[in-house]
Amino acid sequence: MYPTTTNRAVWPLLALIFAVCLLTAGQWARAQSVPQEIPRVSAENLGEGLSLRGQWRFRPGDDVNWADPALEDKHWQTLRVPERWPMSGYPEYGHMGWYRLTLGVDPALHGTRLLEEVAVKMGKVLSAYELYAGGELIGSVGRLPPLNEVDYDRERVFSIPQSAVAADGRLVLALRVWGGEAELVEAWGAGAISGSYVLGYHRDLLIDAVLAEVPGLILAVLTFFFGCYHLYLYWRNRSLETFFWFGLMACNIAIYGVMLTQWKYATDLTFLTMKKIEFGAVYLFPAVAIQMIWSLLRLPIKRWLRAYQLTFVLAALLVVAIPGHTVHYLTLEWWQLLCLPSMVLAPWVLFRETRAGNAEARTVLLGTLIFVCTALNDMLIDLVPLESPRLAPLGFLAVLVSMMVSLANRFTTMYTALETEVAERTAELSEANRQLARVARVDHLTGLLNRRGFTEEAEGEIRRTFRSGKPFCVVLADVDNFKQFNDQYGHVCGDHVLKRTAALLQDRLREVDRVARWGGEEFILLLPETDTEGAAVVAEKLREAVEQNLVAFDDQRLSITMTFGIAAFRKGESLDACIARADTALYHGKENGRNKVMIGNYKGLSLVN
Ligand SMILES: Nc1nc2c(ncn2[C@@H]2O[C@H](COP(=O)(O)OP(=O)(O)OP(=O)(O)O)[C@@H](O)[C@H]2O)c(=O)[nH]1
Repeated sequence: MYPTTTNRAVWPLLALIFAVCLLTAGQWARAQSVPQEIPRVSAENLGEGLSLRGQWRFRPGDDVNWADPALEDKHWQTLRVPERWPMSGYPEYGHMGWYRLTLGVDPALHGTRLLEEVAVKMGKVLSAYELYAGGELIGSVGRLPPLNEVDYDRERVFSIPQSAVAADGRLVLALRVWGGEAELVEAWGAGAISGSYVLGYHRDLLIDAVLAEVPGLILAVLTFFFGCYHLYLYWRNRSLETFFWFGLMACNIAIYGVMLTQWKYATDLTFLTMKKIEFGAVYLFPAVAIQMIWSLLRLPIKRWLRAYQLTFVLAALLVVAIPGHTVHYLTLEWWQLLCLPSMVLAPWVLFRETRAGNAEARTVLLGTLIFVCTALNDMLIDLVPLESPRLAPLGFLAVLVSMMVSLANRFTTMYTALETEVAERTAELSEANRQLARVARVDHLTGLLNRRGFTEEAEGEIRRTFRSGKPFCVVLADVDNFKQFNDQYGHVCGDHVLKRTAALLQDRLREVDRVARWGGEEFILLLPETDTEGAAVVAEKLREAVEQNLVAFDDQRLSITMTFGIAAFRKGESLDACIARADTALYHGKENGRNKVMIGNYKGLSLVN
């Protein structure tokens, strides 16, 4: 999933997001310069989509007769669409108001089939409204007083009947608006507030409306899957705590993202439920984002910060649990104010960590700064209010991308560290194995090879004999009456005698010869490229050396003798068989009075001394 990533990869990505932000802002600036006068309706501008943004007539109050196309509205005030009503709204009129737009239809269009397909796409209106064309009701959103059903943010396309166009070519659109509950108007203003208002062909408008919502949906779905994938990774490996918080945050953003699109209306959820989900998700966001950033930076969460996070969790729970919309209008501003410290705190901590050399912090800092700019923009829209597009989705995207790159970087670093550690551990293990193998071949009392070590060496010698054809001999050497040393002077003395004897045998042999402790007081020699006569000379020399070399123990000087049994290896026999013959020779040496060298050969046994 995660490629090997360097932090450099994030810069072009974030620069791209920033460029998109700028482009959006540019588009908005262009949209501000829409002509005041809306041009005449012709086949050409219907095909392109005629923007209805611009000056409309407006009058607060309510009278169904104001839908009448013949009504004289010149004395009504002019109001730009889209533009927010003042925050206080028009309480004296029950926050009701009417917009009217008179369009001139090109005479060439009169009576043509084209007029049958004309429709109008409405942008976002706070809150419920009815739309009239030529005095006829052509559609509505929410319910007007006295039913008072709040429904905003919904963009819809309404067909305009041909009959709505008067004989003189005038088409009068009348929008009857209820600003919403008093708290809503007080907090957010009201009216036709944003989005595109377009006259065009029904089919084109529908296609445009769907296409405009596709990127948002794709982004939300991708974010959701991405979030779920990180939660799954955490589920598989509980040490990836940061992945868990990232996953949670991505799912949170995805849910909010879907609620920002028009696709939410395709569900069976009521408008209120959708708003509860949207507010719950966005109110919770700072708590999860703080958790994610702190976890990424491996910083402990202090008590005051935990309390700050809990405030957001509580706010999310409250806004979901308290029925109705009023809680949304009343809390949004407070929640935004509550967010302000986090918008300073998170970048500051990230900045501090960046300066301390944390590359992951640097990446997230950039994304967070973009997010803060977009969030401030959106706050100003609600607080001032400012006429500007909402940029929060881009901000969320910037945060997600930056965190994602940081996680990838973390993953790569972890992976590299793990690889290095595995290599070190493997080297240590190999060394330990080598030592173990060495220890396994050595007798720890005498330091000579043990039975296993000797067997390995002897098998190697057998292979060499087959290649070179040169003989080798095995000699078993046993300390005579060894038991008496143990019995008379104790085991320490016995051990001492064994060690001295081992050292003596080792010293007197050639470098190519091998001596091992076969068991107890018995030693075994391997004499390469040596026949029985040669082996007899070596064994006799050793016997004499042992006999002449008194071993000092405490005040004693102990006299030691050894008996030797020799066997030359015969091709075709096993090592065990050869050793057995040496053992028989040794046995006979002992039988013949000890301190002897006995050869076991073809002819039988022969005594050397
Ligand atoms: N101190 C000590 N004694 C050992 C060790 N291994 C074996 N022995 C003792 O060596 C003695 C061998 O005695 P025996 O098998 O009777 O052989 P011996 O006394 O040398 O007599 P012969 O071989 O017939 O000359 C036993 O008492 C064992 O307990 C050891 O590592 N240290």
